[in-house]
Amino acid sequence: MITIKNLSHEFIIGKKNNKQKIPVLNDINLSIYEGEIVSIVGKSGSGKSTLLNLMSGFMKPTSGTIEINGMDVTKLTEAKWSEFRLNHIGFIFQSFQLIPTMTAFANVELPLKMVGVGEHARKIRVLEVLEKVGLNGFEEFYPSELSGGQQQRVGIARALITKPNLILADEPTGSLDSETEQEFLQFIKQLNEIDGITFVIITHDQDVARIAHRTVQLKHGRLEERGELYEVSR
Ligand SMILES: Nc1ncnc2c1ncn2[C@@H]1O[C@H](COP(=O)(O)OP(=O)(O)OP(=O)(O)O)[C@@H](O)[C@H]1O
Repeated sequence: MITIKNLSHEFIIGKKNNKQKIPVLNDINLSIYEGEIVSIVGKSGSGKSTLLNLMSGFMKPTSGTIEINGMDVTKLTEAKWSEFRLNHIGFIFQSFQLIPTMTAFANVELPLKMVGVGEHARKIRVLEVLEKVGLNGFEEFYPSELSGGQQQRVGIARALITKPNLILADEPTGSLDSETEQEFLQFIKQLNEIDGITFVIITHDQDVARIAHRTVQLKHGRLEERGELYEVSR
C-alpha cells in the first residue's frame, strides 16, 4: 500500500549567503501493507511530522520515493496531489482542524463538494457517516458547541467521507481525555477490522502504540522497527 524507498529530507533555513541545512530524515525505507495499523514513535523533533507531511504530499522530499497505492506521489504536481489525496487518503489531526464557522454537517460535507458530488448524494453520505461516528442529532452544531471527543468524531467523519483506504493521523489522541481516547482507539480498531482501512498514526502515547500491529521508531533521522505483532493477512 505504501512503499517508502531511500527517503531523505533536509530543511534549508537562513538567508541567501547564510544558508544552513537541517537534515531530518536519513535514508528511510518502510513498507506499510494493506490492513495494517502502524504507529510511528520517536522523541520530539525526531522527524515524525516531517515523515507524515511527506507521505501526505504537503511537501516534497530532498530525495527518495513514496509509492501509495502504486503511484509515486513524489512525482505528482500540486494539483494532481490534491486530487489523489481527496480520493485515497483521510487525515486526522490532534487539533481536529475543523472550520469553526461551519456546522458539523458542513465540515464533513466539504471534501465531497471538492470532488464534485451532487447535493442529494452528499446529504445521504454525510448523514450516514455522522451516524457511523455516533453524531446523529449533532449535524447543525458548530465545533465550539461540541466536546473535544465529539469534535474528534467530526474529524473522523470528515476523514471517512470520501471512503479512503488509508488514514494518516498526527497525534490524534493528544487533545482527548483518557476515556474519550479509549473510545477513539476502539473506533479505529473497528474501522481497521471491519472496513479494512489502513492507519499510519504518529503518537507519543503507549495506548495508541498498543493497538498498532507494528510500531516503528524514528531515531536520529533513521527508522528502527520495534516488536512486531503480525496478525494482518497480506
Ligand atoms: N519548516 C521547517 N523548517 C526548518 N526546520 C524544520 C521545519 N519543520 C521541522 N523542522 C525541524 O525538523 C525537525 C523535525 O521536526 P518534526 O516536526 O518532524 O518532529 P516531530 O518528531 O514531529 O516532533 P514533535 O513530536 O515535537 O511534534 C526539528 O528539528 C524541526 O526543528
